[in-house]
Amino acid sequence: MSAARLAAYDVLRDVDEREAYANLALPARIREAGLNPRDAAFVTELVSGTLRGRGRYDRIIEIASSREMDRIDPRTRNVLRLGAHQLLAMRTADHAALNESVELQRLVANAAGAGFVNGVLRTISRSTDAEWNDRIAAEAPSADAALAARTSHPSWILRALRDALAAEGRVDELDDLLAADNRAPRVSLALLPGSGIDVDTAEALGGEAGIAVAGPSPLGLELAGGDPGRAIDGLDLPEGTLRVQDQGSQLAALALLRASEIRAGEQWLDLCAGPGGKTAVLAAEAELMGAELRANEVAEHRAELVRRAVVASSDAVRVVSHDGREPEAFGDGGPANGGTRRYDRILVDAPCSGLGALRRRPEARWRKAPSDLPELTRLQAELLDAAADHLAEDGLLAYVTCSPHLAETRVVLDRLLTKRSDLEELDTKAVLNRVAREPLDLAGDALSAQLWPHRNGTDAMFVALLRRRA
Ligand SMILES: C[S@@+](CC[C@H](N)C(=O)[O-])C[C@H]1O[C@@H](n2cnc3c(N)ncnc32)[C@H](O)[C@@H]1O
Repeated sequence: MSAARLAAYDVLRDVDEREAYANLALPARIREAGLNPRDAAFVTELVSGTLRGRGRYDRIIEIASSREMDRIDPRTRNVLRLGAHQLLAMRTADHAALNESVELQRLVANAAGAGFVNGVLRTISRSTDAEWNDRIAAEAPSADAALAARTSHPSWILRALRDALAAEGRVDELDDLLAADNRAPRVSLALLPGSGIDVDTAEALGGEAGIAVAGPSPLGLELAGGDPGRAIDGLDLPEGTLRVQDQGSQLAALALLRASEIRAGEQWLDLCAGPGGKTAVLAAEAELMGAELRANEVAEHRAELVRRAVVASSDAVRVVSHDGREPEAFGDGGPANGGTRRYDRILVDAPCSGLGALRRRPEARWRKAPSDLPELTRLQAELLDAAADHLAEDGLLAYVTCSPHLAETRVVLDRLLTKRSDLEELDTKAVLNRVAREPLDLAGDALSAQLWPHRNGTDAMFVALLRRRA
């Protein structure tokens, strides 16, 4: 029984039973098991691929075993999912995948189920990956159910993604998007102004570690593989100035900064800052331009992450922890102490369903539910309203979500604009095209911009810029 497969099983169990995040649980378990880099890479692919493909593998296991998934012991389910991923998507030899899965079943579940595991995986191994797609389609009650199972997306997420693409007149891109959600993205890095070097120099210095200039953000680099922490440390730059960050996030923060010329002394606010990725971009620019940044995050432990994220420019930033709908988040003194404080730029990177980052968080799609949305959209609207109340005349507000779900993007925004005549929407697409290295493929008639993994190589980040009328 290989230590690598046991480690993979342990992570899947923790994701199921302890609500663990695979991205955090994986490195910890790899360290604990003392795996060498080759085995670590194997476990990472095994866990991430199995989690992303879970919906599809479950359907295949049901067909192969003629048993509903919820009638299979939860431990055996994960043994079978790992086995199916090895047989259908990895280069593991069939006999190794079968033998190891049977051993795993004996070790983590029970010997009585070993024959069942062997039989189901043997049946799976007799058809190719493409043949399983045909069988899924043949047995699905509808075309949508077939697509959802084949691409391993919950049906409600599939519909939400289709609606968002349709709103841009790009529904024909759905297959590409679903495929992009199932591919592990390259690691993206942001090089902040305080680093003292430019991206080309970073590439020259970090080329051997796999660092290269790539992607749409002018701060952006990509890492070919390996341990990002080691690659970053290898450049020996001021702490926190070279950071792992999706380039959609970089572009969103830069959009707020580049939508108008920055004047020294401007007051900025990041209302939902944790864990501080965009705050770090804003803080670096604040330091450079003589602006002051207040970063607010409701969860104290996440506010601590923000403090760590801005070490390189901590003089320009004050980190606080309040509910972003309360006056304290804005530093209001109340009527007796100066009244409402106004900001020249406010970022509302709102809590959201995260449907735009499915490729990065392998288990996320199985944790979300449509019932999460009403509470989230209410919170998004309330945060936006509070932020708009604190915007200076001519001040700019960026509304950002890491979700393309229309209920969280255009619907929230349109309601705000209907309610508040003091706000006007700016042409975010034009701003982003000025910011990006090359003009971006941004579709649809809306002034807001929706980025996509399959099209722009970023998370599916939504960005809208608003200005408070003078
Ligand atoms: C999408 S994340 C922000 C990501 C961050 N801007 C970055 O780039 O790293 C949203 C954050 O909002 C925080 N949040 C949730 N409810 C909040 C509230 N009522 N007020 C302020 N922050 C809140 C969450 O804890 C979470 O850290």
